[in-house]
Amino acid sequence: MPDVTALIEIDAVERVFGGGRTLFGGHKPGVHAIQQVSLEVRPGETLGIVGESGCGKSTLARMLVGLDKPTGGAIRFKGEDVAEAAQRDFGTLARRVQYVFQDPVSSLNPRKTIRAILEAPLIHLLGLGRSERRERLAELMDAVNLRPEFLERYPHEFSGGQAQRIGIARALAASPELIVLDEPVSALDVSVQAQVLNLLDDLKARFGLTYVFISHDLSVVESVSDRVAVMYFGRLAEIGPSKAIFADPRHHYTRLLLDSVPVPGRPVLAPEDGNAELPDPYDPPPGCAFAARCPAADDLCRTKRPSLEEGAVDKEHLAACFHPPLLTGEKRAG
Ligand SMILES: Nc1ncnc2c1ncn2[C@@H]1O[C@H](COP(=O)(O)OP(=O)(O)OP(=O)(O)O)[C@@H](O)[C@H]1O
Repeated sequence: MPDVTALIEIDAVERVFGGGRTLFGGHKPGVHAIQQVSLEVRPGETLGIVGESGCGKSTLARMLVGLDKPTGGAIRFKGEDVAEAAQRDFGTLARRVQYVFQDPVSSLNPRKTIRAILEAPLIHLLGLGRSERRERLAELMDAVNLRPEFLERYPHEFSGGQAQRIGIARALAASPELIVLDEPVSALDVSVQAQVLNLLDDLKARFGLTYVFISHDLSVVESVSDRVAVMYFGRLAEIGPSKAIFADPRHHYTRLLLDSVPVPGRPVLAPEDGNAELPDPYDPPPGCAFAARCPAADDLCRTKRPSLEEGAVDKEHLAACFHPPLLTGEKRAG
């Protein structure tokens, strides 16, 4: 039964790239980018999704907005299957769910003026006439704090921060309910990051938006999220209220991320940690994918995959861990 109280429901989603059968009927392995991910996005919240490069964040983001399709499970927006909705009529879905890309300048067509870029959704998604478009363009530029005369300029004339404001204005153009922000500030200087994050916060309140905020940068995710989902190797490692996750992580991977995040803007993992011990995505291990890097792993972890309930604190804070780190209270008691 779809959960219609959720804005988006991600239900046992899988995404395998490649794979299938060879010409001679043999089995070709595929990349398991997303495996059995289930979570919901609630109306009005900012759900942060964090994890290191390659853990499947972008794949999940693309499926949320209908740019890619799960190979298993389903994603529903207000109870409606997103992949089916995208196939039937992408425009209708795009009016409700929008995407902001990581690289602001290259996500804008270099041959088009800002006016043409922002008018496209007003024409194609909303079918607005000339005078309504003029009004809406003025509103959008004002909403993202850009001067109206910028409308006649081209993307290369803007700084990264300004270009990202235009990307945000384009996402806002059709008055969506949900915006998926895929690393929206990673390409920006730290000083500019704060301005764009503040702007996103204002817009959320002003237009009653819901955000899915994807980032490899834990300090950014902490500053914007109501709840946080931590992904590791295509699966959810932990999910819970932002405060609880940062104060009392229940997965050793989250712990590792927290321990390696002293400065804003720094990648979540020290380069020397590398990806050396990431399992083979063509052949996921039977147990916990983090076991090879985990200080608490034992034979159980290496052979059996923990469910999210295994390390749960309560029904809001779940962690896929057989031997979760102690809670603050437990530490004090010990
Ligand atoms: N089109 C594709 N074909 C084959 N494999 C893919 C494809 N897209 C993603 N993958 C693989 O799926 C896994 C998840 O990739 P994804 O880009 O979603 O991760 P990510 O967490 O967003 O990483 P990054 O932050 O580097 O973008 C990786 O192993 C990647 O190599």
